[in-house]
Amino acid sequence: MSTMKAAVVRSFTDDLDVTEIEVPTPGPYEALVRVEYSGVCHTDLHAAHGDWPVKPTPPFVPGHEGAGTVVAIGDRVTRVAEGDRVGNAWLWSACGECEYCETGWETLCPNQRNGGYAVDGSFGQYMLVDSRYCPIIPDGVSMAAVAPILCAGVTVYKGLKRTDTKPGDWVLVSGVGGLGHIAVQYAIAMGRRVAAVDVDESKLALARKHGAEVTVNASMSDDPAAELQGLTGGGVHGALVTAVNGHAFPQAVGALRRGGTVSLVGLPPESFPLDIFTTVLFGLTVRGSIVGTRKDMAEAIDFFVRGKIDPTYTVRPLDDINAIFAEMQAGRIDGRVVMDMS
Ligand SMILES: NC(=O)c1ccc[n+]([C@@H]2O[C@H](COP(=O)([O-])OP(=O)(O)OC[C@H]3O[C@@H](n4cnc5c(N)ncnc54)[C@H](O)[C@@H]3O)[C@@H](O)[C@H]2O)c1
Ligand SMILES: CCCCCCO
Ligand SMILES: [Zn+2]
Ligand SMILES: [Zn+2]
Repeated sequence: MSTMKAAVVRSFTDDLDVTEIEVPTPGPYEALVRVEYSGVCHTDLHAAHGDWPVKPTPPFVPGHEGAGTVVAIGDRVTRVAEGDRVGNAWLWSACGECEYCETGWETLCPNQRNGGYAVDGSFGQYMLVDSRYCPIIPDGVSMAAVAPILCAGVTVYKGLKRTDTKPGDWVLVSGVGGLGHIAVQYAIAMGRRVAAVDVDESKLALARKHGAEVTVNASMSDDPAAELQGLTGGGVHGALVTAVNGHAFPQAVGALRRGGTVSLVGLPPESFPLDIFTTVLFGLTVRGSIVGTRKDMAEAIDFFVRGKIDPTYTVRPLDDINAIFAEMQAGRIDGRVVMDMS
C-alpha cells in the first residue's frame, strides 16, 4: 500500500490532521492525479466547519481547486491519458441522465458528487477525478496560477453571465476576496464597468488594481447601497455577491438599478430580508448561481489562457492549512492562497 500526505477533516471542531493516508485506486471511469497545487476556497472552510445544512461526513479531504498530472487511469477511461494535466472541481461528477444534465444544467443535478466534500479532494498529494468531468488544463500555463480558476474563476464567470448585463453596464462585485478579485477581472474582460464593495481596505485596493472604477467600504459607510447608487448614476445593472456576510446581500439588492439582477454566490449560513414592494416595483431579479458547467469551465480557463485573468495568489505549503483557515476566517487573506502539494 502506497501512502500520501494529506490534510484530513476528522471533526467539525478540530484542526485538520496533516498526516499520511492511502493513495486511492482509480475506478473504471476515474483517473489518479498527482496534485501539484491546490487553491483554498472559503467553501473548504465552510466544509471543515460543517457550516451548511447538508454536511460532509468526516473523515474527508477537502479541496476542489486542485491541479496536477494524470498518473493512472481506470479501464473505461477515454477522455484523458497518463501525463495529461487536469484539475478537480466542485462539480466532480453528475448523472448525465436527469432533466438538468440533459438541458445544460449539470450544476443543478440532484445526483452530482462534489469534490472535496462528498469525494476526497485536492488537499492531498494524490486525488481521484472522474475522467468525464475533470477540467483539462492546457499546456504552457502555470499550475499554481490556474488553480483558482477551477472554482473561483468558473464560479464568478458563470455568476457574471447570470447577471444578464451587457458591455458598458455597471456591475457590482460585493466581496473582493478569492472569488471577488477574480470577478473584477472577468467583468472587465467582459466589458462591464465595475463597482466593488468590501469591508476591508486592502481588498478594495486589490479591486482597484484589477480595474474597479469605484469602491465602497461597507464598514465605513452609513448606507453602502445609496452610496453605490450615487457613484453609478442610478444604480448597478447587475451585482455579483461573493461576500461571506449576510449584510452584503440586501445591500447588493439595494444598489441595483431598476430592472437590475443580482447573482448570489457567497454562502454565509444565513438568510436575508427581501423587500417585496421594491423588488416588484423596480422589476428586480434575485437569483442564485452555483459554480459552472464543464462548458463554463472551459470558457473560464480560456479567458485565463488568453491572459485576461491574472489571479493574485500566495503559494504556501500544505502544512500551513490550519493557519490559512484561521487567516481566512479573520478576513486576512488578500486574493487566493494556493498550496504547494510537492
Ligand atoms: N456559489 C458557488 O458556486 C460558490 C463557489 C465558490 C465559493 N462560494 C462561496 O463564496 C464565498 C466566498 O468565497 P471566497 O473563497 O471568495 O472567500 P474569501 O474569504 O476569500 O472572501 C470573502 C470576502 O467577503 C468579504 N466580506 C466579508 N464581509 C463582508 C461584507 N459585509 N460586505 C462585503 N464584503 C464582505 C471579505 O472581506 C472577503 O474579501 C464563500 O461563502 C464560498 O463558500 C460559492
Ligand atoms: C453549496 C456549496 C457550493 C460550493 C461551491 C464551491 O465552492
Ligand atoms: Zn469553491
Ligand atoms: Zn443529472
